[in-house]
Amino acid sequence: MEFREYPDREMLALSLADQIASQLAQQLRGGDGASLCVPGGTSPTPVFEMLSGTDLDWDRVTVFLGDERWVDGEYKRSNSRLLRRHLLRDRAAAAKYIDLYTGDATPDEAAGPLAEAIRPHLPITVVLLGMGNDMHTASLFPGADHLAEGLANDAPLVLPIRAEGAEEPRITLTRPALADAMNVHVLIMGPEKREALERAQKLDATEAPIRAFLDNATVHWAE
Ligand SMILES: O=C1O[C@H](COP(=O)(O)O)[C@@H](O)[C@H](O)[C@H]1O
Repeated sequence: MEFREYPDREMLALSLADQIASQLAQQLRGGDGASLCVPGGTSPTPVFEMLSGTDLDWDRVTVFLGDERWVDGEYKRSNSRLLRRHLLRDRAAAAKYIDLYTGDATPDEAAGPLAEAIRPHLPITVVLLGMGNDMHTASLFPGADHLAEGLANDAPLVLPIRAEGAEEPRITLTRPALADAMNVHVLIMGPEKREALERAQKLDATEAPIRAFLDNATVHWAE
């Protein structure tokens, strides 16, 4: 794991957006398309806003979330709503977007078709992960019903998942697809999350799911 500390949140957002854009551009120079997998929640908004204005062949980039809450795309807790408002606009409006919320009654019905939609975009060029204070990442929560399956080497690409701390049913990409990305970044801010990350490093992934992603990751932190 590489840990990068920034003087403030704005510097973090500027620098991380620049690193992500460079990694996508490098992949695009190779001739193929690129894929970008991002978190929801509250932390990534400034990075999304910086990225959305970046000069990139966005029409050759496929964007999808690492996880989604099973709620309508207009609902305030929808991760997709956050993405449409802060990332998929300006220049990045040209990106192809795979929406994890299909409108099916439950995420269970959607997991198979979503896996088929995402599979052609593996390995993911850039994965950006967030982390909750409870050390969950994507929707891999401690104590979640399908956590062991989601962390396994032979995990299905996409899993429906439910957990006490999650409020609503979720859908999530699983460890192999996320951790085996070409570039893995973890974005955390504030002292509580830094402490949670330090705690996670001493635990195993069933107690601290973020642990499963750290070996290959660059962690970006600002107060
Ligand atoms: O529920 C979620 O939480 C995590 C962390 O969110 P934050 O608000 O603490 O930044 C997020 O990474 C994940 O995508 C989201 O669904």
